[in-house]
Amino acid sequence: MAAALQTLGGGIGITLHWIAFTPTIEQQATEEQKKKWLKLAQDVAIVGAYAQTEMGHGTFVRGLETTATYDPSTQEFVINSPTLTSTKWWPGGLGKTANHATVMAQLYTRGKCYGPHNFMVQIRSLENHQPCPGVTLGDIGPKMESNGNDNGFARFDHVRIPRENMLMKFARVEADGTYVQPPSSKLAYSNMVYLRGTFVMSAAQALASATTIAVRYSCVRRQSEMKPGEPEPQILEYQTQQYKLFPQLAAAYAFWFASWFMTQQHGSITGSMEKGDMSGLAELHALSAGLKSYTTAVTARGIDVCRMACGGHGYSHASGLPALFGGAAALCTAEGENTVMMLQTARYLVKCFAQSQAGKRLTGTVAYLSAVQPSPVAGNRNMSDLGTLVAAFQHRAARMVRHAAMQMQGEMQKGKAREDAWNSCSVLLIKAAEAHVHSFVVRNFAETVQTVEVDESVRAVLTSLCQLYSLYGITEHAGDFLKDGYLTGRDIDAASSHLSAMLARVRPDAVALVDAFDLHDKILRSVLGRYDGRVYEHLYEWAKKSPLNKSEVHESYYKYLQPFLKSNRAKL
Ligand SMILES: CCCCCCCCCCCCCCCCCCCCCC(=O)SCCNC(=O)CCNC(=O)[C@H](O)C(C)(C)COP(=O)(O)OP(=O)(O)OC[C@H]1O[C@@H](n2cnc3c(N)ncnc32)[C@H](O)[C@@H]1OP(=O)(O)O
Ligand SMILES: Cc1cc2nc3c(=O)[nH]c(=O)nc-3n(C[C@H](O)[C@H](O)[C@H](O)COP(=O)(O)OP(=O)(O)OC[C@H]3O[C@@H](n4cnc5c(N)ncnc54)[C@H](O)[C@@H]3O)c2cc1C
Repeated sequence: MAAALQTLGGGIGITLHWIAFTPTIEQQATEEQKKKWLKLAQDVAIVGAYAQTEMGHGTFVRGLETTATYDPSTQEFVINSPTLTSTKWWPGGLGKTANHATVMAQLYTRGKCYGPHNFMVQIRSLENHQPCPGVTLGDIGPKMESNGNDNGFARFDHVRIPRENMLMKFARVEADGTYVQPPSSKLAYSNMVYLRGTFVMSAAQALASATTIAVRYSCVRRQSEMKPGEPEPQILEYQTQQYKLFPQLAAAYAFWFASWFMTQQHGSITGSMEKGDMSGLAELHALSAGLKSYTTAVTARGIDVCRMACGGHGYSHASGLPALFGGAAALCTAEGENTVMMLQTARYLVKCFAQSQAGKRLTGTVAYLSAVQPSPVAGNRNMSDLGTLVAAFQHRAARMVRHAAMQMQGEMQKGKAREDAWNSCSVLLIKAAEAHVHSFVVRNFAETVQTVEVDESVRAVLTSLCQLYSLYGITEHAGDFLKDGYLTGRDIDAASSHLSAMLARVRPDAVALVDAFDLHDKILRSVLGRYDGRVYEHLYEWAKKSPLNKSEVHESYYKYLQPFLKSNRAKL
């Protein structure tokens, strides 16, 4: 993702060509179609956009309005934007950069609608980059961040494409207009599952970047007096600064390891799907949706904590933190808005809970749901033991999933329709799904630090980081663990004191832990996070390059300030 983030220059960005358009061809095109388009895309002989979202619909894909109507007389699809709200809106690169797009449209053949499918549409001339006939294109205007990428709009006025431009790996339309069903209607969504999985690594990299900047700067910055008369300490010596930064640093490692698991899961499940075994699709969707939602939300919040921990210089674009925050904030909305994605995970959990109630043994990331005992066995737990911490998170998640599911069953027993019962429990469902993903991240972190092939001294540091991440989660959500007595007040106090000890233990390795991300200054783009630590001289150099400093007296003085001052002085 980071490499793909390289843009060709202001206003031109080909991020989505790499992370969405090209993978869609890889995952949704037939071998024949790959021969035609995949190499062109990989060699950037064409540039593409992934055009799914419309002005009126982003989340509800089944509600998309763009149509692709099959005309058997010419064996073509007619792509059309029937309403204003059907205008494709947001796709990266669509407005000014791409000359092709995979367009998600409602497929009509023989008068029947078969739902959203992907179609390859050329949108600009390969000769002069002018829009193709019937295609209207433009940029949607400035955004919160990532203005190096154009996010565009597109309208189609009965644009004709050959039948072969429907991406037909899963579903097909024959020459006579016959529709051939795919093994699962959700296979058209497979690119979104893949992209959500990559967002977990993007979140990890973003949080790694922010913590690298903030930890390094916190070693350069000296401020205030810890003891009267003593020299000003590095701000990283303040426990509050460690409490702000080290849980974010631990989360960066946790998400990095979670993205390894996600990538491995995606590979093995899509491998089985290639052989026709669709059994893993539901779990893959639920895991990618939940992890994407959880990691991007924690990352966006965490980057802002890092920004605030750097004081005024953190608020300057010199720090690189506002841009990182803007990018990470986009990840919370793009590729499936976080609330909606977490609800998809909740839907899967409720289904699995019902299956375990009916006696089915659960496997995969939900196996713990059937293993956890409802009645807690309270007692003095060893809150520094990773196994104890993992079990606590799994108990919390199982309790919350059970509570949300039972609440929903109760609503339905009172006569509510399933959909109404779902909606009236959706806040509980979201919290239960978040607890589930949190428990997965903790378990995966613990298993990784115990099994990863590293020097024992490195394992010790990673174990401390995993303890810190888990203890922080328990103390931040103490009520969830206390609710049924699974943890006691004494356990929470023990967790807090262990957390303080972990902050002190991680401190000596903090710089090494961020250096280990190996983020080059050119990638970090931060004066505060420079590897050489020479912040102040480079901050001054950076400021001098501000456009406002091009002239000693800015033109605005002569235009506005001078006449204003003059008129005020004349009244004295
Ligand atoms: C190195 C250092 C570097 C440092 C820096 C590092 C980086 C720093 C950060 C820098 C970043 C800067 C860049 C900015 C961002 C650029 C990228 C932007 C890219 C964004 C691209 C996009 O944004 S592209 C559009 C995405 N737009 C969606 O994402 C729509 C969501 N909306 C849906 O996805 C469906 O609308 C939704 C809701 C499922 C309902 O779908 P629906 O109504 O059809 O389905 P239902 O809910 O009815 O569910 C019926 C059954 O289908 C099952 N099911 C549903 N989906 C399934 C699926 N996918 N696979 C399998 N099963 C699925 C479900 O589980 C049910 O199963 P069951 O019945 O068994 O329970
Ligand atoms: C930087 C950026 C890049 C993007 N790039 C692309 C791209 O390349 N290609 C592309 O096709 N799209 C792209 N998008 C669009 C993106 O996929 C959509 O913005 C996203 O899917 C959310 O849809 P929406 O904006 O219509 O919000 P909506 O779906 O309207 O959601 C708005 C609010 O309503 C709530 N809501 C909606 N449905 C439900 C529900 N069922 N239950 C509870 N709450 C609900 C949501 O939680 C959300 O808070 C991009 C967006 C951004 C910000």
